[in-house]
Amino acid sequence: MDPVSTASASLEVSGLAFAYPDGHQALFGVDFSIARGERVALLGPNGAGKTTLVLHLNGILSGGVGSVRVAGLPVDRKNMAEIRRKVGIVFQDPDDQLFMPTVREDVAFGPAAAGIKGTDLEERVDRALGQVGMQEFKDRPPHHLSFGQRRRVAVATVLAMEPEILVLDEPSSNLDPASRRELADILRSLDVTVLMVTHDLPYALELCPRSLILSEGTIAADGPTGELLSDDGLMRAHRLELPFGFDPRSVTMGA
Ligand SMILES: Nc1ncnc2c1ncn2[C@@H]1O[C@H](COP(=O)(O)OP(=O)(O)OP(=O)(O)O)[C@@H](O)[C@H]1O
Repeated sequence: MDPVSTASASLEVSGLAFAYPDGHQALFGVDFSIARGERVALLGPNGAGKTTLVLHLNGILSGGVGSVRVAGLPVDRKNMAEIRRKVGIVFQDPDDQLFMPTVREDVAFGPAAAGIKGTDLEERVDRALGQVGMQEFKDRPPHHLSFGQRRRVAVATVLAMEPEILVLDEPSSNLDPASRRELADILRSLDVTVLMVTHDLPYALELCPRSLILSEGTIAADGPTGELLSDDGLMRAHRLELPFGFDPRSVTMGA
């Protein structure tokens, strides 16, 4: 795929290589760009380096070789506050993200810490909860909500920061079919760049026109999701398996 020009790129990763302190090399020169507004799936077998890559996007991990830029801004120590606002990561377990007595306070926490106050803050909270269809739960304690509702609130906590890019780690995990579909509808409706890490290949196909396959710390493929998932040799080579009987050619992707 053609590199995306800096002006329109939400994310540019170039030559990113990283070894953990114990010497284990997890990334070997990763290169890709994501244009503003794209939805991209990051696929790959266990241990491929997906989490290691994601933790570089907002500087939780650093110290390797190469560079990461978010909306043109280098991810480095001096830009860290701005980068943390621009890169919204939704972790797999919503309970890692929800810790306040009410939904409202959880969603307000990030923007309030960034200095937003009063009616501006209330508007942010209402907008973010509206985006995930959770406004009516504003005064509820998050721990009384269903898992699917907690995941939607976790997405709202990140949307309230108005991020440049929304990064989701296994967004469909532990969701029943109705919650899974509702979350897909929500993610499709957002006007934000999305990078979704997932082992759920049908979900990637449903939501992301483009996928990256990360395997053994390198980008093994980058292209239209349907084409990658239909390439049996590629799938086998990188230990990716579709559910039994699932035909990627039969899915019409939502734009
Ligand atoms: N703190 C660490 N120290 C040393 N090696 C690590 C550390 N964390 C991860 N690794 C190793 O780095 C490699 C990449 O791991 P990573 O968690 O990024 O893979 P992943 O693609 O996210 O896997 P999964 O799909 O299982 O979540 C693996 O070999 C893993 O064992």
